[in-house]
This record gives sequence, structure tokens and C-alpha cells, in this order.
Amino acid sequence: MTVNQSEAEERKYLGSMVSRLQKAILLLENKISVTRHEVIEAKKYVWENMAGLDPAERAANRVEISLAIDHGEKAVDKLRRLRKLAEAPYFGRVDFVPDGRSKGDAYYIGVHGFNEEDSQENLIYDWRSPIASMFYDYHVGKAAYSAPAGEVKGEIGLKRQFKIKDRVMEYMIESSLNINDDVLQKELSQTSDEKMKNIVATIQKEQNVIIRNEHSYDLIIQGVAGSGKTSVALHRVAFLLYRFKGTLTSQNILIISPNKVFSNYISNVLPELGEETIMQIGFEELAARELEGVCEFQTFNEQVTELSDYSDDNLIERIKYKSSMDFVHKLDRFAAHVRENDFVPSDLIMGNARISKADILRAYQASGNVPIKQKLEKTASVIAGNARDEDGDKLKPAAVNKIKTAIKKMYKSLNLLTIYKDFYSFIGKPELFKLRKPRRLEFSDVFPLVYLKILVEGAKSFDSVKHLLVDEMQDYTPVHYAVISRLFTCKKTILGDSNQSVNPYSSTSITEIRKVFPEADTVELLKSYRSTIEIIDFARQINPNGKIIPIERHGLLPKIKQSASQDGEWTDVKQAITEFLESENRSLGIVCKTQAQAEQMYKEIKDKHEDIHLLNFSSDQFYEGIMVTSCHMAKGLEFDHVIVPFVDASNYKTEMDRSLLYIACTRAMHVLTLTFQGEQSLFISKIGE
Ligand SMILES: Nc1ncnc2c1ncn2[C@@H]1O[C@H](COP(=O)(O)OP(=O)(O)OP(=O)(O)O)[C@@H](O)[C@H]1O
Repeated sequence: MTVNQSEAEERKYLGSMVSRLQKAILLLENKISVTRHEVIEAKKYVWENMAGLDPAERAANRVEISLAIDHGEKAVDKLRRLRKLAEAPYFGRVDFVPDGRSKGDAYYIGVHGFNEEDSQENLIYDWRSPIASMFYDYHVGKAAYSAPAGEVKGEIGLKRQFKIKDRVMEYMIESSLNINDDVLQKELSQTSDEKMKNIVATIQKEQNVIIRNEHSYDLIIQGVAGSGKTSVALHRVAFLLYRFKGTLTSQNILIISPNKVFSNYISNVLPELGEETIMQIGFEELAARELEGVCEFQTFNEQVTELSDYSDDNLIERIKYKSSMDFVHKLDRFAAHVRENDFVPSDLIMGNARISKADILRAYQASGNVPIKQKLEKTASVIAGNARDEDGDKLKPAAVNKIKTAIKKMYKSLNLLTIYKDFYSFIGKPELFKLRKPRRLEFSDVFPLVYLKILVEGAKSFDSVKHLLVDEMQDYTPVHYAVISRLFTCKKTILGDSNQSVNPYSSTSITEIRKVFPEADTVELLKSYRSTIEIIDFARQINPNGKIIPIERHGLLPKIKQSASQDGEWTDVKQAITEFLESENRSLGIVCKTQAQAEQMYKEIKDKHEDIHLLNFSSDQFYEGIMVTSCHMAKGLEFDHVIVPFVDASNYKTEMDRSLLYIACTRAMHVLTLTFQGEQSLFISKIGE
């Protein structure tokens, strides 16, 4: 294989590829404009000849027009991809010779594939194609890939990485190692754009295994902070959309995300990869859908705020009790118990006919192991179907309805809140149920009630969803997962980090989640790509439990600034903002323990710079520049520079605070500054000793 050996040849080849892409763009633009013209003409024709066309002709015209529009839309999509490729056609190359052949080919790999209209020759391979997998999995030497016809073994003779921007090659690296560290280093040391970006050029081997996993039904990813869990999950979606084109579309994929800012933050990744963005929903929206008309409820954020403002042992006990798999089993046993015992039939008189309570009970018992409401419906329809009026005829609809109502009334109570309250008496712990206001639940009761509702009434499952992603899995309890498993029977990717819980009293480990999904495959990511070694070392001392391994990238040591007064601390924070403004960094997160502190901070500094944004739970956008927010909101996000204020002994003292501080510090990519006045928190006082 002798093509494009030298850098000069590669540059020339890049130039020719850009020209070929530009030619393809021109051709496609012409086609689109012709199609547009044809659609307009066809519509005009139908409009002008409406009266003269018979219904069959009108229908045929409509079909033709909508087909042309469909083609046009596909062409516009393709055009978007070609334009993107024309700016940076590829990022990698592997030269591969299959076993038994003397000659192989050079395969160029890009964000999208490209072949010219009149030729079947692939000029650029999509990063998701089978051949491209070798780029991520192997270095020079023996290699293999899975083709539709089976595994192809052979030898990689050359592997290169390119950084191409605005049609110009910035650099080219010969890589003998897997995705050369130099390129990864360069990528990671860049300052952050406004939103999360794709990582196709530097996907690591351990990440590629997850992305290209087509076989797991349920896949749980435990990954340390910054290990690329969210990136990997989104690339996995893009891979599955490519691999199962035709049976899976972006409308079949749903992500349960922690909040709207996070949704906005990740919203560019799939479009960058040429796919449409997927639907997103929050756990609370799910709960609101299920509990509509039943009751109101406290949000997760309100619960976290309450816990971080003051510590109430009874509340903590209630939360902890409801956060185990054992609790889910108790709800199951209770539902089985009431289903068995709370139906008390009586004889039913309809005109001259009498239906005995024994017959009704028999029908109820024969109605199967289904939710109570369905049992009652089945019982009623069997009884009504067998009953006859005085003339021996089947009952009229009005009489059938009467039977239905009467049988429903034989059940003790179908009021969900009443049944839920009874549950706590059943388990001998009535003190564990506390309404906040009449008909307002505290957060720890929300998903238990939803689960009970499913057991009583059955689930309205999301049938159109074929793949579900759950991010920040550590914040949801087994009962959340029990609900999820009933509402979504599809494949799932569940990801999170047990060390990043915003409420340790209800946090869930992979072991607990596996109790709900015993067949799930699990995978652990330990390498962290986001932060410098200095920042990770610092965070590791705050929370020594994690197994986090930083990627080899150095930066400044985190700074801790102490002052004697609050005014002194404001000055320190403002000074750090000035340092940020004077640096090349583009995003600054000021991450406070609580939302109230974030608001206080925002008030103090908002006049310092015109583009300071306060992020709270009603925000729906991630901004470039300076953002002030809470640890809870910042979860999943990242910033070039992070300032964590108020790190004093009274503000950060509990295990929950430790977890929040760890989350705050691991949001920083390049620079970390902590400030406090008075006595410093124990979590940082020993750092460096
Ligand atoms: N292979 C990679 N190449 C380049 N950048 C990467 C790679 N993997 C991860 N990153 C970068 O690391 C950062 C962290 O990624 P991501 O947010 O997906 O991690 P996470 O595990 O979900 O983090 P956290 O749980 O801490 O929120 C992002 O900037 C991402 O682009």
C-alpha cells in the first residue's frame, strides 16, 4: 500500500477530497432546487385543477408530492452532512490488509461516510462502520473487524490521526498506540465550547466496547466523574441508530435526564453526529403523568435543598427506609395482600336475577394475577356476560354498567392515597408516612405511590420507546427502577456514579440496581478525561472512596483562598473571576452548596460582568461564560474553571456535604479555586499533608 505516505501527499489528498465533496455538494444543491421547483409546480397543478381531478387522481397527486417532499428532506439532511464533511472530511486512517491478500486498502474515517454518486467506492467511512471499529480497537499489527459476512482478520500496516479544521490539516500523527495520547491530550486541553461535543476522533477502546455493544438488553455503566459516561451513552445511541437503521429511529429513544439545563447541554451531540436529537424527560415529569389528579408532590430538588439546609433525623429515616429493594418487596407483598383480602363480595340483585357472592368471588379469584383494577373489570365482565334478564336474554348495557359499578364498590377502597397510607399500617410503621400538606407528598413517597398505582391500576407503558437511557442512576432508588421496569419494557442503558450522589440517604449502587435488572450487563469506567491530574488528586482527597484514575494531563494546583471576613471572601471570588476573564478559558462555574447560596453569590457579583447567569431548577439553558449555580444543578455539567465558595467548616460538614463538594470540584476541567472565610471545612483541611 503506497498511497499518501508523506505528509505532503496527505495534504494533497485532503485538497482533492475537499474538491470532491464540494462537487458533490453542488450536485446535491441542484437536485434539491429541482425537487423544490417540482413540488411547487405539482402543488400549483393540483390547486388549479382541483375541480377537474377525480378523488383517485387527487390522492395520487398528494402521494407523489409527499414522496417528493420526503426525498427532498432526506437530500437536505445529506447536504448538511456533506457540508460538515467538507470542513473536516476525516480524522483517522487505517491501512488494512486482510489475511490471504497481498494488497489492502487505506480506509479514511470521518464523522459521516461519503461516496460519490456515480461510484460505489467508499471514499470516507462512517466512524460507526464495521471497518472503522479497528481504528478504535487496534494499533499497528494484527487486527480484525466484524463484517456482515463474518469476522475479517488481517493486519494494520499504518494508522494515522488527523486534526482538520476549516479544510486545513492542523496536524497529522502516526499512531502506533491505540488512539494516540497526544491527540487526546490536545483535545482535552482545549477550552470548552458552549455545550458538550462529540468525541468520535478520540473514543477510547474501553468506551468503544460500550458504544458498539448491540447485544446487551439492559446495560449498566458505573463510571467515575469525567469518565465519559454521558458522551459514551450518546455515541451508543448514534451507533444503534446507524446499526439498526430502518427499525430504530431517534423517536424510539428516550433519555431520562436530571434537569432541563443538562438536556440543553447535551443537545448538540447527536445533531453533530448527523442524527436527530432524542426525546428527554425528567423523573418528575414521569411522576406528574402518573399522579395527575391524585396528589401534588415535593420535587427531588426541594428534598435535597431541605436536607442540605438542616438535618432532620425523622426525615432521613423516612428517606432511607424507602430507598431499598426490601421496601419494593414490601410494596409487592402488600399489593398481593390487599388484592387477595380487600375484595368483599355480596349478593347482587338485578331485577329478578340474583347473582351469589360465591359466584362473584369465584370470578374474582379466576381473573388472574393482574392489577386490582383489571381484576375488577374482568370479574364484572364475566358476571355480566353470564347474567340473564327475566326473559333469559343477555343484559342491556345499562344493567351491565350497574354490575360494573356494584362490583367496583365491593372493593374496600380504590383511593390510592388511602391504600398507600394503609400500607404503612400493614408494615407496622405508620410514622413513616407524612403528608407535607393535605394531598402533597414528600419526595420519598412519590415513586412508592407511583409503583403502588401500577400494582393497583396497571401501567400505561411507553410502547413507542425502544431504547431508554437513564443518566445519574445513583440518584434514583430501587423503587424508581421498579417503576421504570414496568413503564419501559425496552432495552436500557443506565449510567451514573455512586460517588456523585446529591442525596446519600437515597443513593443507589450498581448492586442495588441489579436487583431490579438481574440480567443486566454491567461495566465500569475508571479513567477520567475531564480534569487535570492536580484537580483529580485534590478531589480524591475529599472523597477517597472513588477509584478514579486521571488521564495524564497536568495543570495548575487548585487554589484555596482563606479570608477573615465575608467581605474578604467576596473579594477573593471577584479576584478569581478577574483571573478567569483574563485567561483563555471560556466557561466559569461558580458552584455553591445550595441554591440559596448561589442566589446570594449571584446578587453579590452580577454587576461585575454583564454575562453572568444564574442557573436554577427552572432554567432551561446552558450558557457560555459565567454561570452561578448549586452542586445539584451542576451535576453532569463541566466548566474550564470552577470556583467553589463558602468551603468553611460549618457549611461543608456532613457526609452529604462531602459528596456535594466532590461533585463541585470534579466539574472543573483546567482550573479550580476554593474560597472560605473563618475555619476551613474538614474535607479540605488535610489536603496536601
Ligand atoms: N474519549 C474521549 N476523548 C475526548 N474527550 C473525552 C473522551 N471521553 C470523555 N471525554 C471528555 O471528558 C469530559 C467528561 O465526559 P462526560 O461528561 O461524558 O463524563 P461523565 O462520566 O458523564 O461525567 P460526570 O459523571 O462527571 O458528569 C467531556 O468533556 C468529554 O468530552
